[in-house]
This record gives sequence, C-alpha cells and structure tokens, in this order.
Amino acid sequence: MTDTATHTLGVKQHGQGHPDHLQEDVALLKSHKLKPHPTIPRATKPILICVLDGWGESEYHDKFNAIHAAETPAMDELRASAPGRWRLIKAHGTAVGLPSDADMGNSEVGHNALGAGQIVDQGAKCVDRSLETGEVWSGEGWRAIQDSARAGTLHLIGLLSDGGVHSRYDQLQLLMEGAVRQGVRRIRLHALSDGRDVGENTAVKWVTKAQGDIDRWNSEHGIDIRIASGGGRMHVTMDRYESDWAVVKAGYYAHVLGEAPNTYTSAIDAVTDLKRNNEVSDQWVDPWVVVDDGGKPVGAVQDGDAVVTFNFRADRMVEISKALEYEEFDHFDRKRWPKIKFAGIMQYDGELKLPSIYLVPPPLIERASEQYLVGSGVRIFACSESQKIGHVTFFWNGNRSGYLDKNLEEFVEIKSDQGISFDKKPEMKAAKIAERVKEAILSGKYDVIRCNFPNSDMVGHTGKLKATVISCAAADRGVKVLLDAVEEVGGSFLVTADHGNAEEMVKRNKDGSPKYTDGEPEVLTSHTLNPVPIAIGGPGLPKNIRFREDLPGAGLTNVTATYINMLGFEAPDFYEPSLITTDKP
Ligand SMILES: O=C(O)[C@H](O)COP(=O)(O)O
Ligand SMILES: [Mn+2]
Ligand SMILES: [Mn+2]
Repeated sequence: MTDTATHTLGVKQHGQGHPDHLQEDVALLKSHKLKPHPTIPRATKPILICVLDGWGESEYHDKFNAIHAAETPAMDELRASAPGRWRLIKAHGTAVGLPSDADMGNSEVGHNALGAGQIVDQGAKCVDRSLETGEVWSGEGWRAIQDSARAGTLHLIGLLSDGGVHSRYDQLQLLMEGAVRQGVRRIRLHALSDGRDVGENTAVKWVTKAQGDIDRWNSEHGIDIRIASGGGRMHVTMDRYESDWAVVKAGYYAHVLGEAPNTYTSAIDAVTDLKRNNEVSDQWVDPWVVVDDGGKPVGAVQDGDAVVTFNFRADRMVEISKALEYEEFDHFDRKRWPKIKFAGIMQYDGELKLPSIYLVPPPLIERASEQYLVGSGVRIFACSESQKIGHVTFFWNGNRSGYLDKNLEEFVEIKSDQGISFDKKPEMKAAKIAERVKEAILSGKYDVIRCNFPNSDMVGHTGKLKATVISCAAADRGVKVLLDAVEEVGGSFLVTADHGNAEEMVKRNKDGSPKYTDGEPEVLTSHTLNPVPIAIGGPGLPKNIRFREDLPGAGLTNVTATYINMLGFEAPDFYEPSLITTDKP
C-alpha cells in the first residue's frame, strides 16, 4: 500500500449508495450556481484553505500553551505582517450550533460550519430535543426495533462521559429510563471510556456513576440492566475514517461476541484494574468483558436482540455501524453476525443511509458550499491524513461521504500511523500532507485546495506537553511549505483552525494560574472554548481586500462566504456574512 491512496469513504464504490439521494444531489447541483461578485474579480489562480486542527488562541502565554511555546514562524508572520488580514473568530458554543456557550468546539461542528456557512443545530441538540419531547419513542426508528428490544435484550453501545462531543451521560440516562418505561426489561450497556473530551482519569468515576444508577433502576423496577463490556475509545470501537479496523474488531469482539483478553465479574473492577493506578489514560484502556461466575459473558449480543449506538457524532460510529449492519463485510472476521435490529441514535452518514434505522433524525445540512462550488464549475482538491480526511470531505460537505462530482473533486488521503498514541510521532504526516498539497497547488489543476493538519489536535489530546510543542512546530512547517507554493503560483490563501486544543495543556484556576495537584500540573487533554485565528493573503488576493471591522462576534460559519468571495463569487444570501470587504477603511 502506498502512503497516498484516493479516499474511499464513499460507498458508491461498494455499490451501496442510495440512488434517490444521488439524484436529488444532481438536481440540486444544477440550481446551485453562484453569481459573480460585484467588486471582486474571479480568481484565476488557486486558493488554499488550510485548517490547523485544534489550534486556538489563549490569553495565557506560558509554557502550558504549546502553540506559544513552539517555533511557529509561519503563523507568527501571518499575524504580524498584515493587520487587516488576520483576526480571531469564535469556534465554540451557540456560534457553531452547539447547545450552549459552555460547549467547547469540535471537529464535526467546526468543519460542518466551515463547509456549510450556516449555523445548524448539531446532533447533540437534536437528541436533547427528541428526548425532551419524547419524540424519540414515537418515531419510526424506535418502532422498528421496539419488539426486539422488549422480547430480547437492548444493547447500548457508546462513549460514557459528559464530554458532549460524541455523547453525553444525561442523554444515556434518559434513554435507559425511557426504554424501561417502554417496557424493556433487559439492557446491556457497552461502555467506552473517554479521557479525550474529559479528564484523562475519569473512567472509574463514570462507570461507578452508571453502576449506581443501574442498581437503583434494577431494584426500583425489578429489571435486569448490566454493564457488559467496554474499553478505551482509542483501542476499542471508536476508530474513524478506516484509520485502523483493528480498533473496531476489538470492540465488535467485546460487545457482540463477549470476547476480550480481559474478563472481570464487574465493570468497576475491570476499569479500576486496567487503569493500573492511572498509569493508563482512559482512552487507552484495553478491551474488557464482564462474565458471570461460570466465566460466561453477561452481555454478548444474540439473535433477536436490539442494539442502539448512542453516540450522536458520526465519524467514530460509522465503522462499528457497518460491522453491525452490513451483511457483506470483509474488514475483519466477525465470526458470528447475529440477526439483530440495529439503530443509531442518529443516522451517521446521509449518503450511505447508515444506519438505515435511527432514533433521531440527523441535523439537516443542505446547501453546503461544495454544492455551490461544484455547481459553478470550481475544481476542488481536499487532503489530510487518515485521522482527519473525513473532516475536509465528509464533515465539510454536510456529513456526506463520497464525491458530488467526480470530474471536479479529488480527495486524497495520506495514511496515518496505526496503533500508536500520537505523542510517539508528533510530526504525524504533516510533511507528507504538505508535499502532496504543494503538488496540487503547483499542478494548476484545481481552483480550491483545502487541507487539514491534525497535529495540534491529535497530539494535544494525549496531554503530553513536549510532544504537543513538537507537533505544533511540525504543522507550522507544513503551513510554510504551502504558503511558499501559493506565492510561487501567484495564488491566495485562507488559514484558520476548527477549535482550540494545544494552546491549553493544563487546567487553570480562576485567575489563570495553572492548577497543580501533588506538585504536578493537572493535564488538559480536551478541546477548549477559545477563539481561533484566521489569516488571508497571497499575491492573488486583490490588494483592496481586508477584514471588515463590524463583525466582532463572527465565527467559523462566516469563513464560508469569505472563501466564496475570494473566488470572485457572491455568497448565497442565507449564509453568515463574509468577513471581507473591498471598501476603503
Ligand atoms: O474524536 C476525537 O478525537 C475527539 O473527541 C474530538 O476531536 P476532534 O473533534 O478534533 O476530532
Ligand atoms: Mn478538530
Ligand atoms: Mn480533537
């Protein structure tokens, strides 16, 4: 396998696409033509859109700000050299469609916003509403699986934390309580530990909390709920973009077959033991299965059962959904594929219609920029490494995998390293991404070239400060290569980020000072609430273009109209306003 492979997330290649949906897109495309911009000429040279994943701006400039601590001459230069062409924008909370301003940004909402130009209610909000109104229990999805859930066992698979990026415990609670009210008598929870969107060592707390609630419900209602299996999310089940199917295999074996290298008679014992006094971060806990006194798994999935995946976020649920749903499947030997009714809490892929059964309709992200650009004949190239390729394709295009128009789009995936925590190789594939994107810029074959450097995010999530500093410098070197290429061809660029991460590697007290416990800084592995930078420039950008000053609260959704304008088109009027103007200051 070469390092570079054309991205094959789209299932059109496997013949599972939904013809009606594709028809609909083709029809939409025709009507999606952009008008020329009244004052900005059509760009004749390529425009680079570069996303630094997890690169926020913190007011604290100390050693725990890995971006500040790193050598980042390219990003520093952008900030210093063109005052009207650098600013900060919001990347969290209601500005990007999250339930509240206490919600940190994340890649899904960030890239949805960057691609779609509109503030769309995100999955978390849709699930909240459906649980609150009770619609979840009257919809088609529940009706399709309810008989199996009542007659057999209802299995719930997902991330156990209150991170709010992929799932939330309060939603899981409402789901279990509601299922019991719906007459379900037997539930098995397959609980993945987090350590990435919440503190690194909270798994025992969450399993203990869930076990306490379960014990209470069991005794109040005389029912049979148990935690059956689990493991850390980076080892078990939650792979994304086919980076490493072994992760999904470990999950399928633990949750479905009841097989794991580690067995215990209680979930709390499992997590406590496998954490080895917090030597192991929650995200890397080995797979485990709960067994009865005779060594038999208490929650293997059987014919006739119902399974619900309760993560609302798509990327890390697509592969396990395929393993549960697709009859034809060759990513690993499933050994046994029980006949079950399977539903996602939501549909994870709008184009694959996967899962085909879902409890809550997903957020509708229509009229994403790609539809307009393709409709206007713009040639597009998108690239990242496996860990983030879907961010600049799938999320960017409103949670649709595959191409809208193969003649105009090319998506290239650089294979990520597998089976390692990225602090071990913090440079990741930044140099390879830069090389491949540079080639695209120089080729003259594309009008828009977008890419994502995952470093500051993926290494930031490990909580390892030194490695994160190295990762930020590597991403910055990648940016430099691309800016030089843009310069060479006379093009223009837009560099931004999807949310913060690496700029905050420690928890802080109210006064901003780092928090210490037993003399050790309290590591922060999650994203942040911070704004992110955006910079524009390049020889191809008309000299009179600069950022407007009347949009102080602008966020990621404003970026879409910005690059549409840079191309020389007027943005659709329902998009959030463009950040740029040609008016004199
Ligand atoms: O899935 C992950 O890795 C984290 O939960 C969120 O990171 P991302 O939103 O940057 O992908
Ligand atoms: Mn991200
Ligand atoms: Mn992240």
